[in-house]
Amino acid sequence: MDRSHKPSAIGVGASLPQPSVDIQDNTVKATLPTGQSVTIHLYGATVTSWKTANGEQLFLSQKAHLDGSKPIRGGIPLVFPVFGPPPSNHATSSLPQHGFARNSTWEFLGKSSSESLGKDQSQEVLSVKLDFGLSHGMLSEEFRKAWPYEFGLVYSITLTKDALETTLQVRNEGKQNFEFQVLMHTYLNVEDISKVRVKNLENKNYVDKTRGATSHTESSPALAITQETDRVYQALDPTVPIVVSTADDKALFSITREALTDVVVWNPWAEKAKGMADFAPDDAYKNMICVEAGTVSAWQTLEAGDAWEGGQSIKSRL
Ligand SMILES: O=P(O)(O)OC[C@H]1O[C@H](O)[C@H](O)[C@@H](O)[C@@H]1O
Repeated sequence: MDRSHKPSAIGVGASLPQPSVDIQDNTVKATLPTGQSVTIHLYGATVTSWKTANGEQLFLSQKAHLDGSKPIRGGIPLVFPVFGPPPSNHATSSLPQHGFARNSTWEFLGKSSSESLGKDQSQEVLSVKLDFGLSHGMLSEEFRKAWPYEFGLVYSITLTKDALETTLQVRNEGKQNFEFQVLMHTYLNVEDISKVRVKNLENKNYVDKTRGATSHTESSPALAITQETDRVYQALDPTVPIVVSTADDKALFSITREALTDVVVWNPWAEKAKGMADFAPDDAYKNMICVEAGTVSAWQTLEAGDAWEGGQSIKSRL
């Protein structure tokens, strides 16, 4: 009997190309059927690579330590529960610079993906979400002693065709209130820092860490980076994107946030870059700019039993 016209018995979505998730010893990599990928190291739940059709979007130092001996220099280290050197009169005072999230080993909690019906009624996998967890009991003894609060973090990294989203949920699972700061310390890959501009910061107040933490107001509609830059812009509307563009106004990245009202703009420039043992090559400061979404200019207080959530969405080469 001729069976050549027999309709194939395909269940709903059975032929749908799925995102692949590759779990190695210490990394999780997700790839969409359309080719975009994201790689996360369990150490720090640090995103170390984000590739789109245009190639690598994140900067990673050639001398970044990927073995868990030091926070990873590049990608998206996650800063929690304190930004910068901890103040001496605060519950975080015994923690290292930028806290413990970037130098603790997280757990991969699993993946989920979403589909949609395209215009031609064919289904398409639009996104893959990877969840990572860190809790008090997973910390080193040193960190547990230094910050004795019962907390739970769930960090979700969602990859779509043209965006990368990172969202952090903080839960207070103990009986005491605690205070925290969060920052997503994103190292963006750029071809030439001299041609980069950062927009939508005009008229915003910032603290300049290169000028003795003095307060200033941004006067430029398109900030050029021409020297060491370390500024904490404050009280921003998270729905207004921070746009990183070229000098001739071609958008490279656009970053919107949720519940993260501060943005740090950082470039170490030549001398500081040279002084960082894990930063290489020396002139790679020309190929990166950190645009870091966070809540760092004040403390968030989380009451016992409560949860807080914040995040960023980065669109690339629009
Ligand atoms: O060297 P790290 O501890 O990774 O910190 C790197 C940088 O992080 C942030 O951007 C701070 O604003 C800078 O002052 C700091 O130098």
